[in-house]
Amino acid sequence: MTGPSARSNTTAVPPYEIDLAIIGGTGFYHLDNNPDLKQVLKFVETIHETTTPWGKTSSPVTVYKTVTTGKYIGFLSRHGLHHEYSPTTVPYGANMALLKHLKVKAVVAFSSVGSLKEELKPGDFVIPDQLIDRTKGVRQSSYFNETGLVGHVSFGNPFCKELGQFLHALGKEIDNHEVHYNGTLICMEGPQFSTRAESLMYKSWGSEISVINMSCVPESKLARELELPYQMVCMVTDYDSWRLEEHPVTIDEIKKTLQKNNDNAFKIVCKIVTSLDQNGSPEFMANNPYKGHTQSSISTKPTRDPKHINEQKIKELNYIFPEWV
Ligand SMILES: CSC[C@H]1O[C@H](OP(=O)(O)O)[C@H](O)[C@@H]1O
Ligand SMILES: Nc1ncnc2[nH]cnc12
Repeated sequence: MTGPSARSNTTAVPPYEIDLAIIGGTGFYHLDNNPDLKQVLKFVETIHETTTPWGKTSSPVTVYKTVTTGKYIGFLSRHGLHHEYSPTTVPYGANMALLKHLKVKAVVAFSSVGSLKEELKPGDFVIPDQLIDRTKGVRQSSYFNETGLVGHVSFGNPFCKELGQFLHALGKEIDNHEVHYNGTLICMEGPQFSTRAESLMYKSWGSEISVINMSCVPESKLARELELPYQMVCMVTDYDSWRLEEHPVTIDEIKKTLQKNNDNAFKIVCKIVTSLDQNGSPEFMANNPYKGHTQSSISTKPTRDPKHINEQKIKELNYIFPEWV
């Protein structure tokens, strides 16, 4: 699994490591043009060559540096710079592989979501601790597919608790803004929204059921295979389709809250950057709690029959797991 061959035509590694990656979702396509962020982050470069063994990413990665301690922050737009990729067609494998290749130490992923609870209002943020996968199996959700290796990573807690706590503490500091901690996110296939019956069914699953989106799977699963601390920050835009006295969710309704949510997302990013500069890297970034978990999750035995192994595909794993050499 050695040598540059597995990397030919793929992104070169820059001479620095990216400390934190931000993934922007619907309505959140860049980190530029925000006056507060300009005070704390300086533009470094845009990485345009983003071809990975799993294809091209949905957008370039824009790299910034924190002004005081020079930590590197990367930004990637999940749906593309002009929202060209639907939640089903986002190249999740390429996106997450590139972030790992750039040696990011944690991923904060923003997402617009529908609320499945009265008290989670449009404009509120939710930091979920659990996830229910309602995608339909059409999205590639493992880097081991077709390699001949079988890996079963632990995913009982799909988000990084320490990163979630870090974000919640920072989010709470924003005036006139509610950030709820914990709750279950449902990730549906889409791109069509849920029927009323589906929306009501999700609500009936219990009080932990909080919010719904279309993009946490396989992004979070791939992050876990890549041993990346990952937390989704859910920004509520609507009440989905369970309120029978109101019309079911429409995109026009969602658009009404996107700007306000984007402003608050910028505020959280500002607070993250300021915290990294003032307090240094939190423990989950300094000492990765998932390190080594994926390699030890591989069930395939060294006595495997070579005819079940795809050497080319295994070579490609070098792009994301260079330490396995
Ligand atoms: C435009 S509404 C549905 C769309 O919005 C969310 O996108 P993202 O998670 O990237 O912010 C949701 O997951 C759907 O993809
Ligand atoms: N109601 C909803 N369902 C799924 N994804 C969403 N993203 C924003 N609102 C949503």
